[in-house]
Amino acid sequence: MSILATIHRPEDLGELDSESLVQLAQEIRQVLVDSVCATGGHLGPNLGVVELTIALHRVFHSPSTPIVFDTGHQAYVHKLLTGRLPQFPSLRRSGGLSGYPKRHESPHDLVENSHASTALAYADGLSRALASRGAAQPVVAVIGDGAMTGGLAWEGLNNIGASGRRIVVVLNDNERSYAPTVGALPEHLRRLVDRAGYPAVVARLGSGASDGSQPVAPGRDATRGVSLFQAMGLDYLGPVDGHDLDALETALRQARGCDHPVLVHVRTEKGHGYLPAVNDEADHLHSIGVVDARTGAPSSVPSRTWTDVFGDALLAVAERRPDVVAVSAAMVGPTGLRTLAQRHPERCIDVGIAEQQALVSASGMAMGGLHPVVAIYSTFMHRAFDQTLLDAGLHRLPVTLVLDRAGITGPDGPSHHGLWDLSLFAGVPGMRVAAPRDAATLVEELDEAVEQPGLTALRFPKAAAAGALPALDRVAGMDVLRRPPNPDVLLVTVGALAGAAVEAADRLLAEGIRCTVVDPRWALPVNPALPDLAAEHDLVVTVEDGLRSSGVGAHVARAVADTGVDTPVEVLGLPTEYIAHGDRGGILREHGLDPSGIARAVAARLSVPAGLSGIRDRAEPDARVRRPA
Ligand SMILES: Cc1ncc(C[n+]2csc(CCOP(=O)(O)OP(=O)(O)O)c2C)c(N)n1
Ligand SMILES: CC(=O)[C@@H](O)[C@H](O)COP(=O)(O)O
Ligand SMILES: [Mg+2]
Repeated sequence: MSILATIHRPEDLGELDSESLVQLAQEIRQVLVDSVCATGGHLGPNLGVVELTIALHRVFHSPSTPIVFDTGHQAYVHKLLTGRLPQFPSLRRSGGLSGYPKRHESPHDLVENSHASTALAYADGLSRALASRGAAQPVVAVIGDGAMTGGLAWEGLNNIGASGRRIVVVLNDNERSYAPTVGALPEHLRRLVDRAGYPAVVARLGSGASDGSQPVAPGRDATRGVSLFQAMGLDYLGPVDGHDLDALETALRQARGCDHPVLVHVRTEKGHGYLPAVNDEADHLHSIGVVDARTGAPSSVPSRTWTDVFGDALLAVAERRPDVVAVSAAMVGPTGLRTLAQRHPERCIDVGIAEQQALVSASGMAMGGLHPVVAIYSTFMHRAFDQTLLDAGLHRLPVTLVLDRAGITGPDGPSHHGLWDLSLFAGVPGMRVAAPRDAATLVEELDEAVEQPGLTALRFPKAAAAGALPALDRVAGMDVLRRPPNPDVLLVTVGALAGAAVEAADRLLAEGIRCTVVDPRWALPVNPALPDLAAEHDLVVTVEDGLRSSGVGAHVARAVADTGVDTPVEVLGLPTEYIAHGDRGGILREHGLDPSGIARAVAARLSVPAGLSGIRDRAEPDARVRRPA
């Protein structure tokens, strides 16, 4: 009989004996492997926190005691223990369970944002709110060693250490982000482990606590010296074996009894209990697609992605440009830098999950004569907007940002879609943003970027790289992809949606609507020749995998209007909304950014009655559509 099937809420854990708990952990691991291998997701991180999450929910009483998961990618076990086993097969699927905590799914879920290093600040805030109501319960924050390398985590720790409030920081130390965690912190954690004669719970009895449970150690561990955390005002408990349920519960109960901030240092293994993950040198199956559960190997041969194209293109640039270096924020592999790191380790700098550090250190590198290429997912680059604007940008430094996962990403949901980069970077004086439409233009635009004296960026999505889309001509730096005689419409396509735009134009041509299609290549700032091109058409339609309200299209409309050209501009893009997780293609289709949607939008704007394949024959040339003389 499955024990997991009897767990509908954390309280159900309380009745289980040690033997049942061990069986429960085994059942959870089996569910994780069977289900996540079928849906994709964060298998490695969740396999590593099975015992920890069981212990957390046995010792602390969520939701009255808030438990915050940093980044949230390791909250699957939490979901299984809070009544969501039946829905688990829908993980990350459109309409199904989110791959991160989701407030509407459960009162046990608090933080939906998948950006790392926020949990301690949340805990500080939550504990202030609880204290303001005279509430006695602690707040628990579970943070990984990788997330602990993010600056925001230290801002949180700085406040927690001085708070005197009951906050339990659980540091899940598996020595990895994707790859082994970098910097001085892992060194310090290793020293704490070595000197404690790990595994051992090194707590000693200390001051009493409000709820009468075991008191805890005063500010020193049982061996010698002071941990970084104690120096910051927290008690330190650990290191604790994160796969030993008894040791975990002992330490967590002691932490619960603490009447001031305490950090429990838990040692876990990412992928624990599943050999394909433990043996995966790259990232212990941190984030997988659909894989064979027996081997952990992808179930289908992955297509060549934009990331692959970028990685190869950067390698070629690095071979000829010794001043070019790559900078990563703990994502060397996922951003395509692995080969460069292998061939030129000294020219691939991993700063940890620290995007602001990445941008400012890159600015320093540029001041020192290097040309850094900073490869950070679009969504994570939000963290470093200020540094892009006022460090790299203000000093007009030769820094190139490469924004992978730009546009709709899909299964990782609203805090992973890269919708804001075009809007954000449009406002950086002197910054130029390219959006390649295929592999050839990515290579070309990267080459151009590293030749430019100032701040540049390239952006591309999480997808298979688009097939070749050769240009018919290049006009003022813009690539002409379709140019029928006497065109009615100018279709301005940004980046990877070019294929959809060209297909839409071909469908429209078959219905008698003639569209010029241009790819501006360097989408921002708007090409000054674009308004003149607009003037030769009766309608401009822009298409982008970015925000309608403030992306490239909005700036094209502004530029056209500012030059006195009266051609109307229709902007196609994404709404200014938090778009739920799902499949990238399905989300784009839902928002009319597939060929049919684009064609329908053009026809509608020309007031062509809807009909065949979404577009009907144009009964009458629309009076509004002024044909050039
Ligand atoms: C600001 C930010 N940058 C990058 C990421 C991508 N990311 C997701 S999980 C992860 C590694 C997290 O490592 P750790 O906190 O140690 O958790 P573990 O997976 O080891 O449990 C990274 C870099 C992110 N979520 N947020
Ligand atoms: C949790 C997190 O932020 C990343 O691991 C994220 O899942 C990246 O996803 P992909 O690399 O699969 O796009
Ligand atoms: Mg880790």
